[in-house]
Amino acid sequence: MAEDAILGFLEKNEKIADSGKFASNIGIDHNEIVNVIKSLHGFRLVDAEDIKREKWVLTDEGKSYTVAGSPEVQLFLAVPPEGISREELQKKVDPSVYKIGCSQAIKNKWLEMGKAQVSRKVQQVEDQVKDLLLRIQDGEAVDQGDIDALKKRKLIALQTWKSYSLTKGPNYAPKRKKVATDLTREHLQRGDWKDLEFKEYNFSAKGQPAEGGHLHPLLKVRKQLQMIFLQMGFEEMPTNNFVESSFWNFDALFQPQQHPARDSHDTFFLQVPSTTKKLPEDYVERVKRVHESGGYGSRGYGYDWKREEANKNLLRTHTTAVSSRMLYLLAQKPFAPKKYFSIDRVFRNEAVDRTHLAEFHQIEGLVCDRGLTLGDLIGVLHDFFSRLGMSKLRFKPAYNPYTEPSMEIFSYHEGFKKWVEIGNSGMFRPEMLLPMGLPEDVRVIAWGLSLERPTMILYGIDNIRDLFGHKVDLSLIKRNPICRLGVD
Ligand SMILES: N[C@@H](Cc1ccccc1)C(=O)O
Repeated sequence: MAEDAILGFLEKNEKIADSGKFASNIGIDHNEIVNVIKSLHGFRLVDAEDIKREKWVLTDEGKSYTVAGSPEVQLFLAVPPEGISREELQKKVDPSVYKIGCSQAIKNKWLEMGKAQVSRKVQQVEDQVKDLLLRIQDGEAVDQGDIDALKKRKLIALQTWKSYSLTKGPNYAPKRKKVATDLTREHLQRGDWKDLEFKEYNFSAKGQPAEGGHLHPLLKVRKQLQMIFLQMGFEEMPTNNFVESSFWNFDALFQPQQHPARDSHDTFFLQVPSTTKKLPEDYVERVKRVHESGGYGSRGYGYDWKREEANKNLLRTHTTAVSSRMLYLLAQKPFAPKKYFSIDRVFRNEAVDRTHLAEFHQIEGLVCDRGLTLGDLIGVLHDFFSRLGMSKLRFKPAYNPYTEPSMEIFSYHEGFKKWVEIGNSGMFRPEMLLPMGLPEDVRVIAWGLSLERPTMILYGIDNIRDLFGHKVDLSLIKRNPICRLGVD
């Protein structure tokens, strides 16, 4: 529409002198005309020259005086011929009219402002300011002196904008030929490709910026935790098997076979392959014994331990399964103290809600040395969590089949103004460590927490499904381009 108007006008006329005037003549917004001009100019259908235009326009204050009159005239008219007290006058007009009106009316010698009384010095006045403003509004020329005075009173302001003068360009045509950008199957089928004009390639156009990789918040926090563990002298345990036997996940941890966590409602068992092929037989025998009748100072659970139950494959329910394997391996060599950690995925057959998923990540740390105490555990936890920015900790006695004593870990959340549970911890039981073959005075302190919990706190996310799974908004991830790893 705007394009037809411009090309059509140039067909009959040599020139469009000013695109601004042209736009208002044909009733189209000038910005729209400018866009069309840029496109026509790009294809050399028109030649365009910049014109800088300036115009005095009324400020809001100026506009208000075109209706109500200038404050000096308003004030003058509020003074009756017999005069009025200052107090009365002040009541009759707006404070701003009074203030500005007084100073202008005195300057104009219209009013006599006595100590108490205000009186007229002239019979009548003309509202020149209002007349000037109206003339400027209509685009009429006014004296430079008047312009300066109104500008000083901030009643008018200079508006500048760009417009164009247009003439025919080298490729001018009264109508733009539509150029095709792509050769399509339809063009070939219809055969109209023969008459089509194709848009030229623009080899200097910038391409779409390439999307690089991005880090998921969980990966970032995981990296941060890895660094913390490494700085504290911990070694990372290999965690690559999601499938684990019940033996390493439960039995080795002195978790009885009737324990509710071993129910299929809580654990995903594998159908194929449903059982593990190999377990260390001597050790299995010692685990069986400690479950059934105890030993090492324990009475055991006193039930019939079944090998078939231990053989069942499952998706590991906690990374403590990784720890049990590592401690067993450690016990097969002459003893050396160790600090281990792992951060990886675990699975639980749970109803999914805003704080639970069927799969999540666990962070696990353990220290294994002779003569460790609960005090060592509390000390290590303070060190570890303060590096994560959580320095106010509280512990609550808890129960795990594999630790005694056990403690839940709470941290004071400054934002939520309350204590939130952040992890679980304890000292592994002798019933777990001694059948492995670890020396009797070796103690293992350990703790575990989810990776999702601190990540949600750090990123202010309150629904776990916004962090993990198919409903995650990709913009959350695109905030972390991979090249900035280590920077933030
Ligand atoms: N395995 C525990 C965490 C834990 C690890 C180590 C010691 C004590 C507790 C859990 O899944 O919650």
